[in-house]
Amino acid sequence: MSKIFTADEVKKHNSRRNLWIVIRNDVYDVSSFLAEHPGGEDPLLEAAGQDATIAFDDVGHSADARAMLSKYKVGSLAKGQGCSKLKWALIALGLAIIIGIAYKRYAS
Ligand code: HEM
Repeated sequence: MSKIFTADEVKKHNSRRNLWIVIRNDVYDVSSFLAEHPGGEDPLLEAAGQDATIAFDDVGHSADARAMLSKYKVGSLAKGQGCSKLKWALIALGLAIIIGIAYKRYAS
């Protein structure tokens, strides 16, 4: 069974020697991959201890790159702790819809 980590636990692994990132709710230890990454060290260092799903997808990584992920997987993120940008975007959308409905009722 895969290990479950909280976002706070992942955050602690944010140095060159101890570098974890999250991609689609899975936690990866990329410390040993840092020097080998074809995209250089900087993108990984910037994402250290954080959710790198959007950055990883933005690059348009090849199928080979995506297949390499499993080699570095150390576990998964606890439920409800995934990409916070996506979570806040959904909350904002939900609020906008509620306000829209309330305004329509009030205005008619
Ligand atoms: C375990 C995680 C990762 C793996 C296995 C990985 C693997 C690779 C590979 C194999 C390439 C060569 C191009 C390709 O095959 O797509 C690449 C390029 C690159 N990666 Fe990653 N990568 C990882 C994480 C990341 C993250 C988190 C970022 C950004 C925050 C990133 C940014 C880049 C960039 C900027 C390039 C160069 C793209 C280019 O030159 O066109 N990578 N990566």
